[in-house]
Amino acid sequence: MKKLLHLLLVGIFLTIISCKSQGLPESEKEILLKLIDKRLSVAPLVAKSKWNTKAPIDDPAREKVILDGVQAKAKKMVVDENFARDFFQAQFEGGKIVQRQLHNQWKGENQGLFDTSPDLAHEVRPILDSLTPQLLMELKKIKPNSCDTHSLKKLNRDARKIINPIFNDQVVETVIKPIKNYCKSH
Ligand SMILES: C=C(O[C@@H]1C=C(C(=O)O)C=C[C@H]1O)C(=O)O
Repeated sequence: MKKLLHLLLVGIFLTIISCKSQGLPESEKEILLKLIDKRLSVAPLVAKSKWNTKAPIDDPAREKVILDGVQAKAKKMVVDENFARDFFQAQFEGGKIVQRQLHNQWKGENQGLFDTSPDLAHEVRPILDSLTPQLLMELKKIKPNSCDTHSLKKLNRDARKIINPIFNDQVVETVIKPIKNYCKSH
């Protein structure tokens, strides 16, 4: 009888543990989503700077430099390199959606040049660069094949709660898609 009770307790314990490891751990997910939000929050500064200098929103050369750096860092940190590249490409896309929305809005408002705007190379890009290693550290904590339908839905809800409402659903969906893909199946 005692042995049976013991087995039952072990069973319950194992069930709890396996349920808890399903999907992304709560606190780590929150840190990652906050970092994603922080990176997105730089996009309006980029947009303002490019509006004043008339620089194109898309800068594929800059993206390649970041992605190559990301891949090298991912390798050193033992983070899946394809996942890391996909993740950062999605962050660029999300940021560019925000930039395009703002430029369209400013065009519609006949906005002239802003009196002041941040310097892209010296003030804005360093903020983005400082977030790269922090984001990679969080990506390392995500386990492939660990998300079921429930945890993926929860990720959508949490992302919408944590990421600033000034960024629309298209932006949020874009930036979290690689996490879902990696967590779902690998
Ligand atoms: C942010 C910029 O705009 C775009 C988005 C990038 C990014 O999110 O890191 C990089 C290059 C550009 O395609 C930029 O030019 O720095």
